[in-house]
Amino acid sequence: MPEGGGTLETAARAKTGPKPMISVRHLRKVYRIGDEKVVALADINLEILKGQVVCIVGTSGSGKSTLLNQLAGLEKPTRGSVYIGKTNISRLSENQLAIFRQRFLGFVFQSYNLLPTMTALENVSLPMIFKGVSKSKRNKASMAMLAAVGLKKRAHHKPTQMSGGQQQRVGIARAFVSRPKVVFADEPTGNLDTRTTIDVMRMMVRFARRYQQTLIIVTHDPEIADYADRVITLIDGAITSDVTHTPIYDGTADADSLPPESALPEEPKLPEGPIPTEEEELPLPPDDEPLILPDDGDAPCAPPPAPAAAEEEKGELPI
Ligand SMILES: Nc1ncnc2c1ncn2[C@@H]1O[C@H](COP(=O)(O)OP(=O)(O)OP(=O)(O)O)[C@@H](O)[C@H]1O
Repeated sequence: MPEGGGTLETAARAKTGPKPMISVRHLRKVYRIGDEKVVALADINLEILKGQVVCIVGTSGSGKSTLLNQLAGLEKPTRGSVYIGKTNISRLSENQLAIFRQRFLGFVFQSYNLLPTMTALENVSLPMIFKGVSKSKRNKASMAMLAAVGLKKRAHHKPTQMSGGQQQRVGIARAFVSRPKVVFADEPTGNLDTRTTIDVMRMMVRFARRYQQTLIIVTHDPEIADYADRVITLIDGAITSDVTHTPIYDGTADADSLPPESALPEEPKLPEGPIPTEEEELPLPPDDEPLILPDDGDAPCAPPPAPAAAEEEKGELPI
């Protein structure tokens, strides 16, 4: 059983193999509330490949959401780094992170998070507005995506006029429409029944296969893991198993029914080099400051120490 993606890492380094999309090194996250210290993530090392469908599983409190938040740059680490492509996102400022997320990442939420005043079409269009896509192209792409999730006739309905499963399908169309490099889904089926869960899982896998996107799903539900190429189990903030297997639904055959790439906005290109940071040392967001232990080893968010630091400083992947 490969620990920390060892086998995959080796495969990734083969010239013909898929490239690493996410690379995590010595990631640690500690929260403190009052006198209590919670080590949510101990020392995570991980490599996730382009196009991989990964499930992160574990019991309540094992650190799943914390890991997802770290991978998506939603929270700063206490120590260590997360690279997406060649960008060390742990070193980006909040503004840079917001732009990076908008351009390259997609999100599917347990509670759908659709804007209630907007129609399904407008909700799906939203990520493209931030990318400067023209209105006619946005409408065309959103309609194509709504058709792909079986909701063409609901395009002008608002979230309150749709079932939970339908809302989640809109959420999936919204997450994938601007062709993000990685889509993160935190308990995407947590509020859905069994039949809808299957539909939603198959849909997400199909999109990920069609557009070669990396899909990372956090779940309590062991059956969701059956859809993944790889299942990572956390216990008490540490990876205790990291297994690759053949998913029950491949999605590739059905992927041909999805919109052609020409119907969607152009695929965004990850930066070739490191994004210049505004600060040499990342300041923590003010809200996090009271939660970080000053005595937890390194200064919060300081880059990992040498020996491999030279490359880290440049923000490059160790490949
Ligand atoms: N903002 C926070 N402040 C303090 N402690 C936190 C915070 N977020 C998470 N924790 C703690 O970190 C640990 C991991 O939490 P996390 O939410 O990542 O677990 P989880 O596996 O996603 O759990 P669940 O399945 O219940 O959502 C828990 O002990 C939790 O109480």
